[in-house]
Amino acid sequence: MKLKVCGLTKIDQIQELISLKVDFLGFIFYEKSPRYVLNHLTLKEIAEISHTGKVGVFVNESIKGIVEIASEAQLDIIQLHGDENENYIANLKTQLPFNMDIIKVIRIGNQTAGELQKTINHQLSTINYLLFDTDSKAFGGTGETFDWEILNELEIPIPYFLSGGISLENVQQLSTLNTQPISLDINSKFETEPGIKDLKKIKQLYEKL
Ligand SMILES: O=C(O)c1ccccc1NCC(=O)[C@H](O)[C@H](O)COP(=O)(O)O
Repeated sequence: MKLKVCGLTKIDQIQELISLKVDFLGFIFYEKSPRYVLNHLTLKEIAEISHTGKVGVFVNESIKGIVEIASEAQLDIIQLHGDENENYIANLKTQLPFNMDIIKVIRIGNQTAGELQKTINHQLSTINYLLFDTDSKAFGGTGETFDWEILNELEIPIPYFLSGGISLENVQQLSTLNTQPISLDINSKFETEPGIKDLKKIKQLYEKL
């Protein structure tokens, strides 16, 4: 199982996570987030991080904005965490380097399994990965989980990230999922404060995976 650590803001922590062989490093480019990376690091500093899994997280951002940031920060993957539809994503892809992967987030609230399946099916042709997170007004990073059982009612034909309040306590319940995620996406349950990761806890998670 791979691991994505999201909401990074500190270079020394990023370097330590790289030595732990974390697969994906998540940087939040959403100004309203308490983990907004550009309050802490410059695009150049992000570009200089040597890792092949640098993920930029965007929420309803303009295509021009994403393309500029992706290029200047030398991102590898774009995570769309807002309400971006398939037309938007198709258009975005025409303006990104061909090898740049896209993660589309499905925020799970009170939709039925049928509604979620429809949303997934519409997105499939334009994306590389799905990420399931808990819906909220803040879009993400709340530490709230959704009921994972709904994933067992879905057909998930591409690799997916599991997100939303993942912690040392609930990670055991992964075994209840019929289709296993390609990666976990962890964030606020592994922090001492927003943007500051608790590396001791992340090491403990590695021992459990
Ligand atoms: O983390 C944020 O502040 C955030 C804000 C707005 C959109 C996305 C955000 N985070 C993106 C992620 O991929 C998080 O890891 C995901 O939402 C899960 O966070 P958590 O529930 O705290 O584990």
